[in-house]
Amino acid sequence: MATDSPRETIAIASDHAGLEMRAALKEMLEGAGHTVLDLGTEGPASVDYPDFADAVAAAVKDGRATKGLLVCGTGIGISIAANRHRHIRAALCHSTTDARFSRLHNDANVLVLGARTTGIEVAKDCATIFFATAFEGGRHARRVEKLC
Ligand SMILES: O=C(CO)[C@H](O)[C@H](O)[C@H](O)COP(=O)(O)O
Repeated sequence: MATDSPRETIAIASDHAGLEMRAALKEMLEGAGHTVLDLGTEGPASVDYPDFADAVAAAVKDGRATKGLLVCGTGIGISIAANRHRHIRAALCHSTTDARFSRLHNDANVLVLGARTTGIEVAKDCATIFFATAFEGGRHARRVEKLC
């Protein structure tokens, strides 16, 4: 498997539903040597997931982060919100296969996970693979260019 540089600067955020999963993934990613830019939410109070998708999209756009990680209850709402930004290719992943191919074929720059639908060990494996897998390019580059 081709791999990117093992060190990324990853902007992470979640709504209230993703709070615990985000904390666990932050600890894991920092332990793996990545730099994590944590954009909230800060506590368990109910918040609106588009605000956190927008925060990660902004960090990727202005170069504070090379990639992003978003968590909400199902991952659906926050991935819809993230993908409204033209420079974002957010991939909602439920398996390590999803995570691998979202990088290989789609050059996804934001990993999205559902805290209420995906177990923490699968989520950790998805994150490990996502941030270690390089875009394959070739025929996939032409297709990704058409997304912009
Ligand atoms: O947007 C979502 C579903 O697509 C997320 O799962 C949210 O986290 C969820 O809707 C939040 O629900 P809650 O009942 O307000 O906790």
